[in-house]
Amino acid sequence: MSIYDTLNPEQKKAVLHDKGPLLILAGAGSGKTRVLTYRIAYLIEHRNVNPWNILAITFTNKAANEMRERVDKIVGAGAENIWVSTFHSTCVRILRRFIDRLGYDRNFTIYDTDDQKTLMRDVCKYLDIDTKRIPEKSILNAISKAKDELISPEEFEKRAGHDYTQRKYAAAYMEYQRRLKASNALDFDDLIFKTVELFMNDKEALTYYQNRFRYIMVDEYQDTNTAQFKLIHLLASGINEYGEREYNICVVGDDDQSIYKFRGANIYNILNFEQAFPNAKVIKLEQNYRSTKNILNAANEVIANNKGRKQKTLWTDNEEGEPVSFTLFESDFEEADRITSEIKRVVESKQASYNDFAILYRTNAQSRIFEEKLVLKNIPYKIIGALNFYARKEIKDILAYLKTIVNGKDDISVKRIINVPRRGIGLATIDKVNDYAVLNDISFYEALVRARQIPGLERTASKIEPFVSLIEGLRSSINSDSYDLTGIIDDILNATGYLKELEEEGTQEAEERIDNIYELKNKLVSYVETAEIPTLNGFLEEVSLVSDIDSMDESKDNIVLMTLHSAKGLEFPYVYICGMEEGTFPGYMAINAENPEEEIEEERRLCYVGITRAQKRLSLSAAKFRMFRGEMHYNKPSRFIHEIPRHLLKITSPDKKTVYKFADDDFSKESGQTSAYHLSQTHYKPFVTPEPKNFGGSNLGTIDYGIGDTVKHVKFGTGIVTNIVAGGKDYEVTVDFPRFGVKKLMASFANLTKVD
Ligand SMILES: Nc1ncnc2c1ncn2[C@@H]1O[C@H](COP(=O)(O)OP(=O)(O)OP(=O)(O)O)[C@@H](O)[C@H]1O
Ligand SMILES: [Mg+2]
Repeated sequence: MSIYDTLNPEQKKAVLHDKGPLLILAGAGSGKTRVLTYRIAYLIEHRNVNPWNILAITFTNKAANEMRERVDKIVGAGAENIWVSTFHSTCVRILRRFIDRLGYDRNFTIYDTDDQKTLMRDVCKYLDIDTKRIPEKSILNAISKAKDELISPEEFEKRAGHDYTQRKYAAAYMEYQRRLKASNALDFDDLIFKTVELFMNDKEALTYYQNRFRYIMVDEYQDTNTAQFKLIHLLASGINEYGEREYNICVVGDDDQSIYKFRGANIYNILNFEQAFPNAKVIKLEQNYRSTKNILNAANEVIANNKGRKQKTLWTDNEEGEPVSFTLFESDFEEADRITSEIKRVVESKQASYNDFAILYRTNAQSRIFEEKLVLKNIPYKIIGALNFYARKEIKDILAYLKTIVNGKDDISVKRIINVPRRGIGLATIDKVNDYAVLNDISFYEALVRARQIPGLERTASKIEPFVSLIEGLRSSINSDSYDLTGIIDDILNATGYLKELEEEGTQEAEERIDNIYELKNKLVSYVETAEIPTLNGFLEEVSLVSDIDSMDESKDNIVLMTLHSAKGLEFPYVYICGMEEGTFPGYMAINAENPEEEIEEERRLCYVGITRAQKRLSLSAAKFRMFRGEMHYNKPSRFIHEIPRHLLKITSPDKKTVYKFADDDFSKESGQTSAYHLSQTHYKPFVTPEPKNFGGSNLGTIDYGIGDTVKHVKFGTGIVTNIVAGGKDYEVTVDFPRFGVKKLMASFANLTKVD
């Protein structure tokens, strides 16, 4: 029996489909991702397709790795040549090869949200835009939306007509793009936009990739935007050796799981697939393999309330399972407390392990209370999307040095570090350099190189010169063949005096900054160890493309907590969806939107995504009282709970002793207005958890060591753990290293390993 015999007839049809466009449109858990994976394996194994000719696009890097591993298991050698990656990583690779044809250097920098904001602030200043009236963020949003729709600055201006505000936006977009290009930098949306631009303008580059990617697969197709669609359409329109367009494109998606409209996802990409790709074959998968009957029925009932959808019937052969449970808690604190206790009880009774559980919520902010409870109860957990290491000042500083070394045109990075550590270069000097750069149409860094020629800088030029020679020195080191890339961070720290300044500061905060920088070095070391050809640019790229979900590690036994958005495509035996209240989920923004029907439908799809993550047991909950933006709110249970027929729901009281009786009022279904109202805090006292302090034990969070254990650190060697404290988002582990003294480290980045 071959592995393909495990597929049902429709899945098999999709896997064995020969050539030409194929759309697999199917509900959650019906094996779409599995079909894509098997199809890749099948093409290699049975159709002699060269792995090199396959491009598979997934939604996260993590999903890409999983897909590659699975194919690897099936076909053995060769799978490493399949190009499996996200849209963004795909585009970076293409642009690194060909972007010079658009007038950029190949060593371009990728700007993150923070860099974008800094740049936009400069743009607004330059254009005299009153950011109180038109906030930078709203301009950036408009630009992002335009890029998703492939609208260029020129086109944007045309469309703005005589509208004053729109003209301001257009001017900002134009200037923002001009500066990005001058900085040899691309923002995230540019990665796709510029690749499309490249392909539209450069036949040779397009043909190269059309010939290379003879088979294209796209997972989670429902969340592609217009620019992404154009990209794959271009790639899939190659002409084969017989002069035909084969359109060997296979996409899988579920219109009911489209949850990224706010990021430009265009549902028409699915609905119009058959028009866009002539002779497309459409296969529907209707059997769900993931969930119990009760869970699947609940999902079907909820999503049936959406009007604008393709009718689908999803059924399962799986057992009926337990009813879906719904619990109405008094407060968000009680909700977190009870749920975490319940999970602990199940795990301690050996019915499941922690990594069988996921807690899902609508917004990241909801994770905090859970985290407090988990820490208090010594339950190992991992929060996806909560800790932003790369947003820390010291990390951004060091990265800015690295970026400057790679790409001197990156003005934002150069300006960030020109006076860090302090070199006596003040704002007045920076302004003069900047003016000179603008006037002469050169980069800020090039202007620094010519400091002596800048009028009014005769005296400060002597302060600028050492900076320039520092960068030049570092640049020539990394270009020498014998240079060990892992030493670059130390070289920066020493040459700039950055380390010395922090050491002299002597505060605990400075200590932590030093430690964080060394964690960045750890990341660099492991990058150098694993990359095929390690380069500084490659490292920066890896850092800028990490997504939160990539850090999830199933091999670790911890509960995962994440937003419903992050959970797309994943599955867990036990799922908790909390905060199912009007105003929380659906959120108040959707309820009060200009077009609430549409927004509520998007929230409902998100609910459908959430419910269908569960395999065995689904627990829904709401809290009557929830703290929101510092105020206590009373909320009614979500309309989505109301949409699940009562016979599928087991409504329990928090203490599980009596079945909770709803007052009819608890489920009033008025839509279009929020039912939340304020209660002053004196009316209601939540039960407050004491601040977590010091913890020992060997089973804390994602770490497997406790106080008194010996651990190993890449830089500091072995030491003894003397303290572990739960911080806001991570554990702070104090370790006494015989050679380096006592260090406080962030657990999630220190990569400490227990030594037996
Ligand atoms: N023919 C099959 N036999 C047994 N198990 C299957 C079969 N097809 C799929 N599965 C299993 O069902 C689960 C769901 O499959 P998969 O993740 O591919 O679904 P999906 O349609 O991609 O879901 P989602 O819409 O959530 O992305 C997986 O555990 C998968 O291994
Ligand atoms: Mg999937």
